[in-house]
Amino acid sequence: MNDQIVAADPAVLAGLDNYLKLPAAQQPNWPDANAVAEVRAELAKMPPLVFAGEVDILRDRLAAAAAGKAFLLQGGDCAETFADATADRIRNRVKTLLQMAVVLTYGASLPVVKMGRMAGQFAKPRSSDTETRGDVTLPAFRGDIVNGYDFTEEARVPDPQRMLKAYHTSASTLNLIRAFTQGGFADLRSVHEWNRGFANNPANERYLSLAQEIDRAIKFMAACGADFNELRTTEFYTSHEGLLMDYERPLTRIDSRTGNPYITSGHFIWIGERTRQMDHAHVDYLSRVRNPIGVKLGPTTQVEDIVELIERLDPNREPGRLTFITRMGAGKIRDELPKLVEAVRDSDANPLWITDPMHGNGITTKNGYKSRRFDDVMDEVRGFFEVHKAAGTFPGGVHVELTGDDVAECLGGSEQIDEASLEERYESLCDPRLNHMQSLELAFLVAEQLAKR
Ligand SMILES: O=C[C@H](O)[C@H](O)COP(=O)(O)O
Ligand SMILES: C=C(OP(=O)(O)O)C(=O)O
Repeated sequence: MNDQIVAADPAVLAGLDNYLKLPAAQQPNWPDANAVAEVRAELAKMPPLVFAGEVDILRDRLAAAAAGKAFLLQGGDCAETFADATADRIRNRVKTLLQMAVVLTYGASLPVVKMGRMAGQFAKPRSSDTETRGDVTLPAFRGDIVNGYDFTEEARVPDPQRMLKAYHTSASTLNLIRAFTQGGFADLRSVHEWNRGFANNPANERYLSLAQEIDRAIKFMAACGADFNELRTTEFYTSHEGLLMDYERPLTRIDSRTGNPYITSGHFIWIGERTRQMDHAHVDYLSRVRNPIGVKLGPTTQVEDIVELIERLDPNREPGRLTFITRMGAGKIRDELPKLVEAVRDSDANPLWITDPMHGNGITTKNGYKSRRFDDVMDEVRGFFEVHKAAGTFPGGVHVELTGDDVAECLGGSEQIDEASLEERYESLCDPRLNHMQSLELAFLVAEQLAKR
């Protein structure tokens, strides 16, 4: 075994700071540059949150998904908050993702790569730099990592100390995730336990009957002498939008095994729809790190855009390196996605395609809430499967904003959430999430679509 420490090539290190010469969209206007520099220096000394070896394993898993041999389930809050990083809420989200993964694995007979929009999803891009309520206009809320949600002048001032709080909150969230997924809680023989504590509803009942089938199968196999110790733990990866350069740069580390740079704030980092300009900071920066990278693609994306993104982000056509996360909207996916999928299919690139059925389906309700219709979400998922079926390509995953809690933020679902319910159970500080039951319903739909293939 070679245990020599490999230093970074000076050109690689210099390249990491190339982004400083480029425009970077969606960054806060910090009031005090010195205070930012101090926080960056402190972050640069903190231990990595994730490790290069884990990131490499994830790349292999995503390569399997791109090749049609696995399916990616990526989900979590729109905007994580410091206040909600409690054991109960984190456990509910992990349980929801584990339940969804079981539904998918069992329904589709495919391994599921589990990934949270968790332990780092604190920064938000916004449509407008400001928010106006009545005759007061203040800077927009850009996520707990930047400023406070309260609509006061004081709260909305960007505060770099929040980046340290985001780091520590991510560390404690990750600690819990590791405990839940490595400590026996995620054991497939506990498939029933993950349901405990959630309200009884039709999706849960469907889940319970599936859990009974799994139980019977496990007991049968155990009686035949199978060893289920492998099922005690499960891999679980973290991801977030790589938006805030003052956070991501100091948490980028050189892997001592290879000398390569890795962002260590999360395993998988994506570039948002608002920051994927080819000549801007985000594409440049993420082209230089070894993590698997996602890019959100909205309905205006052209073939030339993805050809260039592939060249910039995956010049070596490395399996698992690049994931396209399409978020076209239910009304557009069947028209806008085929040309992109077909162009890539006919090239030498092999990215993973996944659907985000949330971000193209935003509406504002009559009573003033940002929401999404569950029917639109389901329809975009169906459209995604249809397009890939027609093109002969693999629909490799879903990316959803969800919570394990019993909120009312998206309209519809079998609980028939209406506009009035939003007034009682709307908790998101940014975009609406699927609640626990809607998440399970979505998982059943995806499993059916996968099984049909
Ligand atoms: O989560 C995504 C974006 O941050 C969000 O949709 C932007 O919302 P806004 O249009 O309210 O700024
Ligand atoms: C901002 C997001 O999405 P998009 O870039 O697709 O708008 C998000 O996923 O939080």
